[in-house]
Amino acid sequence: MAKEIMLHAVGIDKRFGPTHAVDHVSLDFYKGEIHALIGENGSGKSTFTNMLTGIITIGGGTFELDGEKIAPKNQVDANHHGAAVIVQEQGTLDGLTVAENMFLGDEDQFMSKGIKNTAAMYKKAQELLDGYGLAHIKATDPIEHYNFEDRKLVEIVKSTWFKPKVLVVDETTTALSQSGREELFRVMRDVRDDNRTVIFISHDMGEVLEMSDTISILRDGEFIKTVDAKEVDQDGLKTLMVGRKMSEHYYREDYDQSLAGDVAISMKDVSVPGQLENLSLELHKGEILGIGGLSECGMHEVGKALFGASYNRTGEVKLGDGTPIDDINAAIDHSIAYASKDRDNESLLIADTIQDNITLPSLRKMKKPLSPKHEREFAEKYAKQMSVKMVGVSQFVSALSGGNKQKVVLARWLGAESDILVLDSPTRGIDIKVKADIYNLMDEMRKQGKAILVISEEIMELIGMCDRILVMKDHKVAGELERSRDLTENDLISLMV
Ligand SMILES: Nc1ncnc2c1ncn2[C@@H]1O[C@H](COP(=O)(O)OP(=O)(O)OP(=O)(O)O)[C@@H](O)[C@H]1O
Repeated sequence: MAKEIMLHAVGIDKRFGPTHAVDHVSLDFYKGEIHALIGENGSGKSTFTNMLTGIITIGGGTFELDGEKIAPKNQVDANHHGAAVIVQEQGTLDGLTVAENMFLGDEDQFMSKGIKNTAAMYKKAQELLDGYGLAHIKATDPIEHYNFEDRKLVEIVKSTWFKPKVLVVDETTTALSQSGREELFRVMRDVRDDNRTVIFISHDMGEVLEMSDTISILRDGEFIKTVDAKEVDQDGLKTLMVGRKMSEHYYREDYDQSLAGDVAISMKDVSVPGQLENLSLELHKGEILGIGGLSECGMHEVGKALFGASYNRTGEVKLGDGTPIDDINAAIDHSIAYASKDRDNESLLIADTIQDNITLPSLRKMKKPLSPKHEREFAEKYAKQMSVKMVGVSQFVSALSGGNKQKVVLARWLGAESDILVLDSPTRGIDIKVKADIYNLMDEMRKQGKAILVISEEIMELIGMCDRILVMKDHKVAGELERSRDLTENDLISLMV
């Protein structure tokens, strides 16, 4: 049977000042396919799909969705035309309940004679959540009661319950744990099996090959090629993305743990209600310590606790010399760096410039203020070291692509010459080239005697980079694994579940 076109994109174009983010891209997406869109950070993937889903306006060209020309004014308008998106960052709004978030812009269905039937809205929302296997999320709860992952799961329901013709999944998987990913993949397959279309953006080439039927590559805003997923392998895709062959190794290759020295920071009997129970750990200088686990295990709170950012914490967090770390100021003053999983809300000053974001903790520590010129040069140095794709350091962080925002977070802590780095999901949304750079950087820092804690949902990242891995379950440490050639994903998974 001949394939039918679902989305016909012709000459799609967008400029942001001097940046030609999407350069006359023409592409067809078919019914009944998962079509991956891949490319390095800043190659234009989100800009392309954001135009389709009404997040930004179309700069040029046309989208024809199932025979109808569309130019959505906003996300709700796009939904009404059959285009939906699960975004890379936080896509739900504080101050609203779970159900209000799910039906934002679609409340009319619950209106009768000018009155909103709130009970009916909550009932339908809960039925949908239950139907997606998410009964632990309550429709009537304020959305901010839930963590980043649960909010993403709500967003999956929000974007799919009305059966959109095309669903964009923008680098969502790295925000989810294993079970969340499986849920998302199930939803994606359902859309495909229903003869609709998924546009899947991901930096994980294994996942792209496993899930997609078709793969299109963008490079610097330009369309490069569309390939059949069955006819390519990971190396072929990497070469197409980067425009040259990539080197094979990625992770650390040594199995030498002799660098680990004195304790840099420790936690003793730390509890945070609902998150951590009597957790103790020691992080040493010259060591990369990994923390893994399933979504609700509490691992993300460990990062917050070490950075003095936990609310209602009991127990002790202290440096090797006994200095207590009980708040964020103490953490920054003692050279602790923290990159949160929730980048936009917890790591970046999103309404400020790249320069302000990079210099923030360093300026605090300098004895004399820097001249404006030196401040700019300082920011430029570290932005360059992290290869942030930008027009200049005076650009607002909000204008950067997701992966480039993460590079700014890392550039900040590189500039601050932190001794202890607490990195939650450090490579979330990062492309393969920069991922390799980050792993190299972590290894370099380890060799310089820095202490690094990596909290990650990526099991292979933990196995590949860490000297020791603590696996958490039910807010406690379920087991500890030493770096070894023989460590497998299953060794970790069996401790998690
Ligand atoms: N609002 C904006 N203002 C200015 N420039 C922008 C804006 N949004 C995106 N850009 C720029 O457009 C280019 C393409 O960004 P886009 O977010 O589409 O990339 P991407 O391929 O989705 O990257 P990533 O994998 O990092 O998410 C980048 O250079 C980015 O800095």
